[in-house]
Amino acid sequence: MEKQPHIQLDSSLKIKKAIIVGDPKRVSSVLEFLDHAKEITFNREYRSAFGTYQGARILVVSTGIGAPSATIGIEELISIGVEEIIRVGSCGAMQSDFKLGEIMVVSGVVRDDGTTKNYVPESFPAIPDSELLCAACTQHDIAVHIGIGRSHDSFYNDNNADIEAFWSNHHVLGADMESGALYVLGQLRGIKTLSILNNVVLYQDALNEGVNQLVSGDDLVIQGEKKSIQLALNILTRRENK
Ligand SMILES: O=P(O)(O)O[C@H]1O[C@H](CO)[C@@H](O)[C@H]1O
Ligand SMILES: O=c1cc[nH]c(=O)[nH]1
Repeated sequence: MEKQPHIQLDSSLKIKKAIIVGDPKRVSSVLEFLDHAKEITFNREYRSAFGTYQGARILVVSTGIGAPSATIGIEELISIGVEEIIRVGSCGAMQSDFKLGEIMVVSGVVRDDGTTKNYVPESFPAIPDSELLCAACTQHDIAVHIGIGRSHDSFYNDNNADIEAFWSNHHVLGADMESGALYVLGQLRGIKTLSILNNVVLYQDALNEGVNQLVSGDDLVIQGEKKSIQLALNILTRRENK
């Protein structure tokens, strides 16, 4: 099989479980948890590597920022035979009791992105795989919030505060840019998906400050990233699938 044009991987890898992250640097953070870690390739925003966790082979791929590059990466992963994808991402809080470095398991997504509208009307739900969601709920050693996310396309909207207030009043817990695309593709293509997000911005705090904390290695958000990676690996290697 030819290599996929963007991720530059092919089906000879024979790996069915993947973690996707936005930031290519986060691939290294995931590799710290894996045995026999090996970098594969880095094309555009798609940095890939694999390793094993408790004997299971895990692929790790970055997808960059936003639904367009995420859907390209996810489609190409499906084409090479990946059947389970967990996103380990960052988000901004949409509720004041969602603190920095706390983890959100996304139970459904408000589809405020443009990409998935090209696939299916907005009335189609963006929901995770129920088995992966249930597996997340039984990982009692890692505390999580479970709630609705909002995936958007515009980080620096002039009316962001109003938009966020609206969705906050509708009990949305956190915002990112790719979970909706992952869930829509998961349902349309018949693969298992889940999104786990580390909160890097307190509700109504400055977006850029929060994201800077992640980049500069603020302790709380780095601990949150580690927890989200551990949770994803626990779910991918849950007993039923070993
Ligand atoms: O940290 P990642 O996984 O990239 O996720 C979040 O961070 C980026 C914005 O800073 C967007 O991609 C958003 O979804
Ligand atoms: O507030 C935030 C923080 C990270 N990513 C987002 O999409 N929004």
